[in-house]
Amino acid sequence: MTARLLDGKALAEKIQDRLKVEIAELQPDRGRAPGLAVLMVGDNPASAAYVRNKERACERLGMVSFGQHLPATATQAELTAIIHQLNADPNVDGILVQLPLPEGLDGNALLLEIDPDKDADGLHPANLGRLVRGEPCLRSCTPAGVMEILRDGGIDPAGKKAVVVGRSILVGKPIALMLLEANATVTIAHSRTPDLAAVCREADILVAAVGRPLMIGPDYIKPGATVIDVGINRITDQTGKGKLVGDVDFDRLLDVAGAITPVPGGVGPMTVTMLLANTVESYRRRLA
Ligand SMILES: NC(=O)c1ccc[n+]([C@@H]2O[C@H](COP(=O)([O-])OP(=O)(O)OC[C@H]3O[C@@H](n4cnc5c(N)ncnc54)[C@H](OP(=O)(O)O)[C@@H]3O)[C@@H](O)[C@H]2O)c1
Ligand SMILES: Nc1nc(=O)c2c([nH]1)NC[C@@H]1CN(c3ccc(C(=O)N[C@@H](CCC(=O)O)C(=O)O)cc3)CN21
Ligand SMILES: [Mg+2]
Repeated sequence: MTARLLDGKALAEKIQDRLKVEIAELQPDRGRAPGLAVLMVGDNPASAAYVRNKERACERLGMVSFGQHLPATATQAELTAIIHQLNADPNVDGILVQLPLPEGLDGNALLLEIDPDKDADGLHPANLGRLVRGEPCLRSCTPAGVMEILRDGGIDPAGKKAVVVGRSILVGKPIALMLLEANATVTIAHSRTPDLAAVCREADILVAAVGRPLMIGPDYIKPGATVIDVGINRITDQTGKGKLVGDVDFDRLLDVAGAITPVPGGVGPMTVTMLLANTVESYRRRLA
């Protein structure tokens, strides 16, 4: 058996094509393009890949991206002032603060300052609270992208057992909530979970959001399970070349899993796409 490939990149392109048409239709009424502001502080390799891809996609769709790259020495007060400025800027529909922030800066405090209606990342407590309550809101991009990949792949979580490895606010927790909403029976595993491989082997749908290169091997997989790899890790291969890998040992899972996302080309491109979709949604609402 060879696992079916869940092609996040192709799905992302399809959704972005639709967004491009939607933007072109809305723009004459609005008199401006949708605007996305990205605040990046210091240097983080996973963030850098994300920023690059967002800027490229914004351009492709006819959106304006307002990038702000600050040195790691930026202060909490400076960042707060920038957020307030973006909240007040009528050309900005979406605001995203790249996480993690450098040592000494308080990301949670900063997220609180973002206008919840411009919170394209869905990380403000108002949006996370609505997600918990099952109400409409701007939803975290990576989890929303995972749900789209499952839907597009014809994989209905209802009645299935899902295991999410990782419990971050950015990824693990909101994915678990969305799978629950889709009627899966959900387990959240983390660094204190004993016998992780046995817990994962129970899963019909396994989501890895850990940040440990190739950690999930064949012994973690129930034959035929769906495997979603959220991890983005930069490693150096035997020849000394830099390479992007997930948390899942993709090559060794191919003849065990039923369906699997690759890295690159899986969840990453869908995260970018859901961010753009959230920004367009906020643009549509702001000017309706
Ligand atoms: N593809 C995308 O679009 C996308 C988006 C966001 C993030 N990412 C990537 O996804 C990964 C996770 O990101 P994150 O922000 O969620 O990271 P994070 O905040 O560091 O959270 C990692 C989680 O994994 C758990 N963990 C760590 N080591 C473990 C182990 N040995 N066994 C079981 N659980 C373990 C941690 O458990 P504790 O809570 O107990 O510490 C924590 O809950 C990273 O590689 C990141 O770059 C990708
Ligand atoms: N506030 C915030 N929200 C996020 O979603 C987020 C952060 N911060 N910080 C960094 C992580 C990592 N994220 C990523 C990382 C990579 C891609 C991405 O586009 N990956 C592509 C290509 C990578 C490449 O080859 O350069 C992929 O195919 O996986 C997307 C989101 C999103 N993440
Ligand atoms: Mg990916």
